[in-house]
Formats: sequence, structure tokens, C-alpha cells
Amino acid sequence: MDANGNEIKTVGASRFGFKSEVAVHALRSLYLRPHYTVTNNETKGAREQDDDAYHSKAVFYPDTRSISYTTTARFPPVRLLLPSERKRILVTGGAGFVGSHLVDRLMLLGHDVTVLDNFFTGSKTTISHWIGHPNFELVRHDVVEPYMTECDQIYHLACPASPPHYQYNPVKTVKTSFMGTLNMLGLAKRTKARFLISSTSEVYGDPEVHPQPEDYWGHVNPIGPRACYDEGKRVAETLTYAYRNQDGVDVRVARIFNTYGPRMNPADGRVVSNFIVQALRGEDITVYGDGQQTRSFQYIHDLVDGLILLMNSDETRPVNIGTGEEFTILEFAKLVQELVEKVQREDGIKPVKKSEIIHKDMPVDDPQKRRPDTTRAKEALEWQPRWPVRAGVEEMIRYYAAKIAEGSI
Ligand SMILES: O=C(O)[C@H]1O[C@H](OP(=O)(O)OP(=O)(O)OC[C@H]2O[C@@H](n3ccc(=O)[nH]c3=O)[C@H](O)[C@@H]2O)[C@H](O)[C@@H](O)[C@@H]1O
Repeated sequence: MDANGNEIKTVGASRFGFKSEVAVHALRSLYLRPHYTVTNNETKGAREQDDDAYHSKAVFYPDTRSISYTTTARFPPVRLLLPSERKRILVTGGAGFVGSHLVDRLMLLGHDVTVLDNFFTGSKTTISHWIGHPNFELVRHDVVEPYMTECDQIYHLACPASPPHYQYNPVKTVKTSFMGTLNMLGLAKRTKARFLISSTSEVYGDPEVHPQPEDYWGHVNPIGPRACYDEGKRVAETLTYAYRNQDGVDVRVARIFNTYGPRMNPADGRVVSNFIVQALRGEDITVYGDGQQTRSFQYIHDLVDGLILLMNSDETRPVNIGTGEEFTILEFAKLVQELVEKVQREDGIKPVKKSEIIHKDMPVDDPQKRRPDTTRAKEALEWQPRWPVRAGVEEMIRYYAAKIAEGSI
């Protein structure tokens, strides 16, 4: 349901000469389903049976804890485009959380999609339903090495994004941001492809301006533990505009604010996945510090809408993509508790035990507040987020609950 209580049936838009509308049920069928189960077809509706045909049927044998993978019987139906309409699209980091949802959308729309991923934080399971499709190619490749292919558009998303992951190997994070972006800009220059980079709200650091507009220059500690990511993305933006000014590369810059949704790795370490998994397992919910720091959380489908609109628009300045629904982390912990209880009640899931909220040390340089000023996205892209936090978090709870029930997390 959107903020007005209307059911959200489609996502995407038809603007800037690029049609990106797809049915939400088609997307859900790709992530809100058990990964492996032996099901009884008689109890299912026609839609469910049909959707099932598009998945590989992995069968789990509980007695030996073994799993037998099959290939898909049929691929999900994709739009049939004329060759003149079909774009060759490269998605770096396409097996990651954001990348896999973008890939689903671009595939359903009928484009030719190549995914580059080194699987450091991404996983093949997020896009396994496309492997073998004639419009799809998966390449294990690390963007710090050059890569050559012909393409029309490049979505450059490759980079670890969760604080524990990007701080795990800070040198590699800086290298990925700098050399990965350099290589992909070089590719865009040679092929004349349009280039979009996923930048981040972290370029604003611990902001002194609230909410943050795109012309705010930021407040970043250049030598702190987050610098590998913050400064990495800042230099990636610098490179992007240097290639534009020096070589005429056609660039787009998306500054993405905190985003959540199905397929976030449960061990990702970011707040939404941590809190939901902790509440579902009846474990303590770990609020860092006093929990008065704020974040504004956007659902993955809104972000993908924004990325596709930006790529196909004429807007070459950086654009914030995020929501204005701002929560303190403590408020958010309570909301997750409430929604987990609601889903457990509605879906007949027996709670393990009620989670307690506990406090842990605040990470160094953790930004105190964050909310985007999205005036530019509204004016230039006619984009506005549509998914209220409650609706998105509920869907994500159902996703993790299904994973826990099947024993895969
Ligand atoms: O999405 C963004 O705009 C950027 O910021 C995020 O960083 P952060 O906002 O710190 O994301 P989380 O790790 O999810 O933390 C959010 C807040 O929750 C707190 N937190 C996190 C995890 C937890 O278990 N408990 C907890 O209280 C953190 O201290 C922080 O204040 C990520 O670094 C990036 O994915 C992204 O580029």
C-alpha cells in the first residue's frame, strides 16, 4: 500500500523515451519465494503455479541436509523489444543487493544485460533465475582490472557498501572506488556508452546541513575508518566529472541514501537487516549508542525507479535518491519489533521470544543525522518515493521469515 492506502501494483515510469513499468507481482515472484521447497501443487493458485515454472527447482533433502539444484523450466517472461529499442546494458556489481533488483527490472523490460561481479559481497543466487537466458550474461570479474565490451549504458554499482564490509579491507575499498571507476569510465569513453555511478549520501559525511541538498560539500574525516568509502566515492565523483569535462563522457551521478529490501545479506551488518533478523530470531536488538542518530530509509523499488529515470534523463548533475521519512535508530528498532510481531501474528509464525533492545558502542565517525533534500529528483526526474517504510519493512520481514523457515539463513 502507498501512503494513500492504494495498492502499489506497478513500479517504474514511462519518461524520457524509456518505458520502465513492470508489475510488482512479477518482481515479487523473483524474490518472495522459498528458494527450495517441495510443494503441493493442488493447494496453489494459478498465478503461483505459473510463477513457479520460472524458477530453478532446488529440492532439499532434510535427512541428509543436501540440496539438488536443477535449471529453470522456463524463464520469467520478458518484454519483446525491437532490436532498435533493445539496449546493451552493463551492470557492475549486478549480483549485489541493489544490482540484482536493477537487473531484474532491466531483464523484465527486455534489454540485453551483462553483469560483472567479483562476488565479494554479491552472490550468484540473487540472479540465478536469469543464468542461461539469451539476453543475459554473467561475468566473474573484478572492476579494478580493465574490461572491454560493447554497450550502450553502464550502471557502475560495484563496491562493498555496508560499513563492516567496506572497512574489512579499506585499501581494496579505495582501490575499487578509484580504479574500478577509472576502468569503467575508460570503457564508457571508448564505447560512447552513457555512464551512471552509484555514489552515496556518505559523501556528505557527518553533515552540518540538514536535510542535505546536492550542493552541500560535506563534512568528511579524510583519515577516519569510514574514509575508504566516503573519500573513495568522492574521488569517484571527481573522476566522473573529469571524464565528462575532459573527454565528453555522458555521465549521471546518483547519491543513494540508506536503502533496504529483500536480498540484503542477513550478515550484511547494516541496521535494517540486523534488526529484522535479530527480532525474528528472538535475539537482542543492537542499537549503537543512545539510538538518537537518524536515518531515512528507502525501499529498493523506489531506488531502482530513480536510477532508471536518472540514467535516461538529461540530468548530469548529482541527484540525491532517498526518502524524507526520518527515524531515530531507537524509534526504528521499536518499529521493527512491532512489525515483526504483526507479521508473525498474520502469518501464523510462532515467535521464538520477544527481543530486548540493548545498546552497544557507537561506531567511530557514525553520522548523527541524515535525510536527503530530494527537490532535484522531483524537479528533474519527476521522481518521488512511493513505498512507506512500514510497507517495505513488512515485505522484507516476510522475505527473511521465509529464509529462516527453509533453514537457509
Ligand atoms: O546508505 C547510505 O546512505 C550509506 O550509509 C550506510 O551507512 P550507515 O547509514 O551507517 O548504515 P547502517 O550501517 O545501516 O547504520 C545506520 C545506523 O544504524 C546504526 N546501527 C547499525 C547496525 C546495528 O546493528 N545497530 C545500529 O544501531 C548505526 O550506528 C547507524 O547509526 C552505508 O555505509 C552505505 O550503504 C551507504 O552508502
